[in-house]
Amino acid sequence: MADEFDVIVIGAGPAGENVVDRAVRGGLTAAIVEERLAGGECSYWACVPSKALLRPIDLMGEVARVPGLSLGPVDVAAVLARRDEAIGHFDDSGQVRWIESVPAEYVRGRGRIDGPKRVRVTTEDGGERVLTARQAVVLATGSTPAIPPTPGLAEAEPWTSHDVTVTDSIPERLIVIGGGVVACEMAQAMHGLGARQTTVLVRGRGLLPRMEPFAGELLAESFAEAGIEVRDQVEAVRVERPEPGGKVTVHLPDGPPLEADELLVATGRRPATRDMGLSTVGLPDGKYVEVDDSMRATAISDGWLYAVGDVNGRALLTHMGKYQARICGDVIAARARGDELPGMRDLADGYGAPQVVFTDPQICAVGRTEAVARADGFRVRVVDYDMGKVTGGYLMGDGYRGRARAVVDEDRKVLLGVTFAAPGASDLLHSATIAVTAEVPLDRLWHAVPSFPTVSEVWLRLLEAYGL
Ligand SMILES: Cc1cc2nc3c(=O)[nH]c(=O)nc-3n(C[C@H](O)[C@H](O)[C@H](O)COP(=O)(O)OP(=O)(O)OC[C@H]3O[C@@H](n4cnc5c(N)ncnc54)[C@H](O)[C@@H]3O)c2cc1C
Ligand SMILES: NC(=O)c1ccc[n+]([C@@H]2O[C@H](COP(=O)([O-])OP(=O)(O)OC[C@H]3O[C@@H](n4cnc5c(N)ncnc54)[C@H](O)[C@@H]3O)[C@@H](O)[C@H]2O)c1
Repeated sequence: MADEFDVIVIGAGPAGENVVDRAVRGGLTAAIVEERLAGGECSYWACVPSKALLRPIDLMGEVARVPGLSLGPVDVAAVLARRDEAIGHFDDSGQVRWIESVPAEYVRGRGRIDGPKRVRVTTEDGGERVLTARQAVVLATGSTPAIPPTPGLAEAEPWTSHDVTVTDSIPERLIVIGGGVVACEMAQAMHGLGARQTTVLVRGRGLLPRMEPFAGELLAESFAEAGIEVRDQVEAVRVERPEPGGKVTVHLPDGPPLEADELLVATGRRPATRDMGLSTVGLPDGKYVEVDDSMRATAISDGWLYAVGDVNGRALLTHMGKYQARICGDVIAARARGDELPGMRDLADGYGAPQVVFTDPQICAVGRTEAVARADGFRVRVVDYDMGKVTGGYLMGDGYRGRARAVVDEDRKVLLGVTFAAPGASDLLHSATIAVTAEVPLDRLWHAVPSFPTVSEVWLRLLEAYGL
């Protein structure tokens, strides 16, 4: 059976769903192909379950800082049950209903590109369906965890983000390989929920290497206080696990091997572009799909292929994938009408995407770090402020500490980047995102008066420290 739609999207994660929404709003017809669950990795194995596991950790930190409050033991079963509820017990019928209400056709099965503007779908029952696009095909297939080629590692069948986020039990002893976002969030979640011994093996120098260095340092202090061990500049050389699911041994370059009940590998992602039929249109397998600022694949000459979300490698974040998707859906609809607007371009990725790492302290950053700004050739001045000295911070509880950094472009007197590393700082981030993205001049920002006594007075302190 052949079916024709204006737009065919492969992958119903947050990015794919938003393309469909915008394209249909723009007057087009659309189909979306999904091999697992509508809602994608984010809803079931990534953002949502991880944040459900981290919320109690966040609260435990808050309560511990306020004299007069105390916490009883955590009811881990209740936390896991709420996590299960948050991921809808792997039932995507609500999301499917939403897609159908757009309205768009939901096609359950594995999609592959089969030449220009054609998608071949292997359906759940083993059947085949060929879909043809009048306007565009959009790849929104996301990414999958990368497993390094360490001898014995793959054979040990370690946990990845896909396992740890939906686990039904907390390992007594956990080793985490990686020092990035998943490693930090999940080490803290598992430890806070009862792992007795948690060891994080970091290949480079410090946690969260893409953030300002003080962010990783503050987080490492918090880990040390909680009893999470971070081992810097060490790489696993060999892994052994004689029994599937049994004890696992990680050999290091020096010293005795480490033993644990579970091993989590959190060493980054690979684009989900393998076995996708990309070679039928001249694109390499297994690589990120390079796109221009309208999300159109640069290597496809007549411009019918787009890629949004993790699969284009621009910013592996749900909110950025959704933003790209809104641009992509609007652009496809506008091009179909012949009235493309210049505003339909991805500017935000160029500024540096906002991101919150939901640890305690929360690490919240937007724009360029000092190092990136300098490497990009800006004339930079950096201003730091101790967030524990802000009255609003002090009132959050004893031992509240954190640090804020503003990276200023000295030629234009605008912010290139801002980082807050402090408990509960996530909701401060959007003010920074607005300041960075709108390139608000500092002497204008001075008139945005933060309320007393909130932590947001850190803005005032940063501007004063700058000299205003
Ligand atoms: C543990 C963890 C926590 C995270 N937490 C956050 C967070 O707090 N905030 C944040 O912004 N980001 C977070 N992220 C990142 C976020 O999950 C991703 O950026 C986001 O899911 C990307 O969305 P997407 O739509 O591009 O891809 P996905 O969400 O990966 O969706 C892609 C979909 O495509 C489907 N698919 C793939 N190939 C095919 C095919 N051939 N045919 C049909 N369907 C196919 C997949 O089944 C999947 O449903 C986290 C990631 C991890 C791993
Ligand atoms: N709160 C959030 O926004 C959030 C949460 C989780 C994940 N994510 C997104 O998901 C993506 C994936 O997260 P991630 O933590 O897997 O990737 P990451 O890129 O953040 O970190 C991977 C880390 O693994 C290290 N590494 C790579 N190869 C290694 C090896 N062979 N041995 C030891 N260490 C190695 C890298 O140096 C890096 O520090 C990120 O891009 C992130 O933006 C976002």
